Amino acid sequence: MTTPDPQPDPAESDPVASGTAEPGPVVSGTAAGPGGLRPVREGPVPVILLTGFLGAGKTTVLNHLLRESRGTRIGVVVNDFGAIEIDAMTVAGQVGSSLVSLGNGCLCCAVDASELDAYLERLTDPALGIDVVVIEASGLAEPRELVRMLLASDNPRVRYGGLVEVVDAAEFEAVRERHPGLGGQLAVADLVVLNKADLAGEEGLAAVHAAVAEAAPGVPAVAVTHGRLAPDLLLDRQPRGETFGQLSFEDLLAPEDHGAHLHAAYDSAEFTARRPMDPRGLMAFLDDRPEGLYRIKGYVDFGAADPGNRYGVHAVGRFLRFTPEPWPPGAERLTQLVLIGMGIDKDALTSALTACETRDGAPAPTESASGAIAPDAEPAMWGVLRYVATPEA
Ligand SMILES: Nc1nc2c(ncn2[C@@H]2O[C@H](COP(=O)(O)OP(=O)(O)OP(=O)(O)O)[C@@H](O)[C@H]2O)c(=O)[nH]1
Repeated sequence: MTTPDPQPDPAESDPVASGTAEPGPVVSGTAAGPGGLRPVREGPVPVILLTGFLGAGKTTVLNHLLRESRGTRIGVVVNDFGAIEIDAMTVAGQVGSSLVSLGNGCLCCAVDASELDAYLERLTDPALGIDVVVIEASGLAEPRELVRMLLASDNPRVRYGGLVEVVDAAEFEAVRERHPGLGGQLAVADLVVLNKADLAGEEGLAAVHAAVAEAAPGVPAVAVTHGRLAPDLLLDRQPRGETFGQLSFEDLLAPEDHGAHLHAAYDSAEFTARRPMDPRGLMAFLDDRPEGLYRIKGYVDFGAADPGNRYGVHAVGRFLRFTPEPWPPGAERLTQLVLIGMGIDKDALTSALTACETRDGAPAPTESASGAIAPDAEPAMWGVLRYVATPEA
């Protein structure tokens, strides 16, 4: 991932990230920011829900939005399904202090709604001058449930700002086959983003367009690659009035069977290693990953094989990608992975990954390392390098 320009901090202090702030007094007029005084936002802050199945590209869309926000101040809530908050790590560098992370569980039922309320209370404090809040839901969250939660909020500073559903255009049919209910979820959306247009190809994209139009008539759908959605489309988006998609208020407010939710069928495992991973071992694990293991994300430390970089790893279905990036200064050299799937054997996954840790006492990399892959490690890294993307156009 390229390093985007960070957003300016909305406030000099960091009350949101530190978690120490009390909801501040409502002030009017101006708020202090790094660029001087700026008008305090009048009226409730729109809260946009960014949803989509595991690996569809929600974080990619969000990061694009943050890079292209051009002065719009965006507060971000990230909801990871696993205990290691990979999404929060991926987004954190871009939003300064206005990021909060709701970890380990699906926002729609596992996470306490009052926690979300408290975060929204802070993010919509007029002193922060935030124009819009985006909630990136976990890949297993139920959109209807999230809309309900927001509509139920009695915080007068919050208004529901619409739901954007990100779809993996290349995996759409495969995912719908496994989860026929997903088509119906599109109906709640105000905008459908058909991401990964590059992987879907022209014909595939036309088929997904048609399927979405059938599942969610009248809902606009835009095809993009690498989440490059025109920011105005999202930031200016208004929810469609009294009905949300094809759902009426009554539908939205009706109780739902939580047991039927997607995340009831999925499970997550976390893996952390302090010893570097052996590239060949890890590739053997990834090449042979169990069918039900749909999503893997995190960072890998290959130690002396490439001391300068950590490797972002993303697996979505059979898709696999590594993204090397320089270790952030002072970062602890760890491998941290979240694995999400149906019917996964967590212990077996943990043992298989533990077996991939290096055991030969390879020297710990130093900060002064050149960052290049060690020549004698190159053959071992070939398997990994096959899955490194060429720089984006
Ligand atoms: N080729 C291609 N890859 C993409 C595109 N968009 C995202 N990706 C890759 O797809 C993988 C998953 O993207 P994320 O943005 O992390 O997906 P997500 O929906 O946030 O994932 P979860 O939070 O786990 O549900 C990453 O490796 C991305 O780089 C795209 O348009 N084309």
